Amino acid sequence: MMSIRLLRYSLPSFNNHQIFIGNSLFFNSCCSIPKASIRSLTKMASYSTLTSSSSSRLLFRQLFEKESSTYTYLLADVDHPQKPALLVDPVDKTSDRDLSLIKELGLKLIYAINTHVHADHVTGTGTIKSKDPSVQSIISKASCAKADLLVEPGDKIHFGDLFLEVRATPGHTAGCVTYVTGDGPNQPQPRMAFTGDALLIRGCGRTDFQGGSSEQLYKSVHSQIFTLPKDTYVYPAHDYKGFTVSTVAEEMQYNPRLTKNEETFKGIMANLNLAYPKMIDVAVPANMVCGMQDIESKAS
Ligand SMILES: N[C@@H](CCC(=O)N[C@@H](CSS)C(=O)NCC(=O)O)C(=O)O
Repeated sequence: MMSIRLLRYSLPSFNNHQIFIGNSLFFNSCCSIPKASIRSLTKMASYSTLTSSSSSRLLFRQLFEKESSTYTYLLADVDHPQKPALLVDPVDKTSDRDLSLIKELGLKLIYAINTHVHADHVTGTGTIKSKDPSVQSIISKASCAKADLLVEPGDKIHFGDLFLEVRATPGHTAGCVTYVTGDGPNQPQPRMAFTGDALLIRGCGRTDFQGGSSEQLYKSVHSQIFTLPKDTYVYPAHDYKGFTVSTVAEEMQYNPRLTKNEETFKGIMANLNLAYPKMIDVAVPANMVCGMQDIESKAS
């Protein structure tokens, strides 16, 4: 049986594999926002969206970086006294915005998580860590990148009493993972899958560089994402058409690439003819060290 490592968090001391904080009840986001923050939150609303889950203690925000059309996701356990939070796929250019929002909401950021080594923008994990060194960066071990914590399939990333499960979804890059909210009595329902570039809304990540493979991507999506409950929300790392969220059922029915058989899918992917991302030569080396390129170069 696969062993499951637990990444838990506790204050004040960190221990990567021994971390835990308390119990909790259900979440009412409005009650947790200090009055002084209401005006700033109204301003934030112009570039973030909120999806509330009625049966959840989860605070959730979807944030957008418009130059690379990247979504960053903020999740926090607001029923926990310390309100531990994590960011999925932060971008360097918007890390100040994300940190301000986290401060205004009274959250304690503990993890900055990457779904993969992005080729089109620099991750915000480095800039975030330079401002708050207690935040730990996370990426998959399979990505061969450097981070504070390297996760593997089956790992659980805990923040308070909530957790994300790690699923391997290679194909866009060799090290891509999807983070899925936990399956359990106190976890958000429906579940939420942060698919990175493996599965986009009515699309999917390209497979023509960074160890990409259309064959692998097809298998990853069908075995690791389409097997989730049909009502699972799909939250991708990018959208180029104005979509914000989908579901597993919707993508299984309407995704124009992944509803096809494997051979047709491979043909589609081989003929996308997309230009290389403009920032690829800067972004990939920076993201291989989770945005810590300045520190790394000073050390060597
Ligand atoms: N024009 C953008 C890059 C657009 C692009 O290639 N997006 C990637 C994800 S980021 S590597 C992708 O997989 N797209 C799939 C698709 O079907 O569009 C830039 O120059 O940054």
